Amino acid sequence: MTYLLALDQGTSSSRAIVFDAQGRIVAMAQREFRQIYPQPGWVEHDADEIWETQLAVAREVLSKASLKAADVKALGITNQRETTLVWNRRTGRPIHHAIVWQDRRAEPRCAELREQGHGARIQEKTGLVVDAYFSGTKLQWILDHVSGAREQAERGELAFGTIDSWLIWKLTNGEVHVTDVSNASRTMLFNVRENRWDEELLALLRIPASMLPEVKPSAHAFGQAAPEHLGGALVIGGIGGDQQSALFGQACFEAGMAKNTYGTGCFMLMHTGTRFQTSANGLITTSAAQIDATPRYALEGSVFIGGAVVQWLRDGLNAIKASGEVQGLAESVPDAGGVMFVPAFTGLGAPYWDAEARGAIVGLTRGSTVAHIARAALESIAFQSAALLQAMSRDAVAAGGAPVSELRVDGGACVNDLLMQFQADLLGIPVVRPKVIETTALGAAYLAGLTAGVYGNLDDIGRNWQAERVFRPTMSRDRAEALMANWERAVRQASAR
Ligand SMILES: Nc1ncnc2c1ncn2[C@@H]1O[C@H](COP(=O)(O)OP(=O)(O)O)[C@@H](O)[C@H]1O
Ligand SMILES: O=P(O)(O)OC[C@H](O)CO
Repeated sequence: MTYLLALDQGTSSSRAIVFDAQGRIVAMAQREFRQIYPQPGWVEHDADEIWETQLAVAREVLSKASLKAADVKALGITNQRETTLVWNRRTGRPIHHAIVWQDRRAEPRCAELREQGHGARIQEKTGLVVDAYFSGTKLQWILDHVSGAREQAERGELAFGTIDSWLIWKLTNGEVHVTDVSNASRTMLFNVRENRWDEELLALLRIPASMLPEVKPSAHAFGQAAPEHLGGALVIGGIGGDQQSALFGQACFEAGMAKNTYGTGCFMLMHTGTRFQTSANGLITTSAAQIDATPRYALEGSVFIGGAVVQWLRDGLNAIKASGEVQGLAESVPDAGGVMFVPAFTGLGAPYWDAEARGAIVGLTRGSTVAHIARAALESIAFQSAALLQAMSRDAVAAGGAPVSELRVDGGACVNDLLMQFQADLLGIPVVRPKVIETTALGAAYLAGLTAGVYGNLDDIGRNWQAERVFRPTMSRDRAEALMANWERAVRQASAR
């Protein structure tokens, strides 16, 4: 048998999964770690905890599968993106906690960049909108605020990395300092058209180039994990930022193919092939996983509150005891009875980009019950995702392509059949749930498998992808369009503009 090991370093937990060559799960292990909130709007992780939990689950999964390192062909890494770490090259010690992608502390610097008119040029080079979400201004914050950091950085003593770089540095005992294009494209320092760090952006954010990891394609022999970590040496053959890795794991390799991950938030990506395209509809452009020297791109949009609205029903409203109960409650009524729920708890992400919007439940009548609210909450996940897909289709058509014709889904909340059916109804296209919904880890395993020669090409991987269930639209387009119009009206009510 052929086995591949994927390390999936997420925002709230470190996971490790062993897959067979057909992409089936053999064993899985998971461990949560601490979220550190030093101030409102700040979120940090302890890089040592990330490493320790990741190493522990990697060892645990091998033991669960009764495998030794020598039984595994290659190792792939996928990770929470944008999260920013700086460490000392000589001692290997981080100089600060990792600043997590959700952290907003760099917003004042981003506002300054926008006011100075750098936005268009940055988007042209990086595909990104200027936002504290990305690594660049987080890294600048560390250099400006940690005592002595800038001087050390200028002397070449410090290394910057996203979490993939950190894990590989640890796995190789400080021998290898690398990242892949999909992670680099989230830093706001990387020119995604030319596949290189951008000197002009480095100068703008005062980042010494000596800190940066070397950037490689996502399928590449990055180095070898030293034998003491996993009981034997293991080739690190793949790296992918988690959302691009999921796009790869869903076998979306061609322009127009799209996936949506329904987790705490939702992340929708549509491949645009080898064409770099900026969005006219509020999306960002990102590097997709790259298996050779040719750049590949995707359009991406994110919903901040996806499955998290179900957590709010549970913890904020006490409407349910466990997330799984939401479907039963929502199904106890035939529809939301005109109730619209806009879960703008932390503003609205793409395509609205309204940081000041706040949550709203509108359309309440005396007949409204908690079941209607639960149903509206669930539907809000689909409405927000539908707005993203519409934006993507408009961008695809503007570039001479076709609208998206099928949506592949994954993530914790995609188990909800009611939600998936409503999603298909709103979109008017099939929503397809694959047999393996651990597509993030699977993408990393596939990338590693390509490097190790387990797969000869993308077709070998595409053949593994299998649908578990297809949700076909049953609602009339008139009704779906009327619902979308109601949603947009509710969004305007939640907006502070
Ligand atoms: N049956 C369900 N229906 C709707 N949402 C659910 C259901 N089960 C779990 N969820 C939601 O899915 C999310 C967890 O998905 P997961 O992919 O594990 O998230 P993440 O990777 O962001 O931590 C939670 O926000 C939870 O509320
Ligand atoms: O760790 P996740 O699954 O919440 O994903 C985080 C994303 O990569 C942030 O861009």
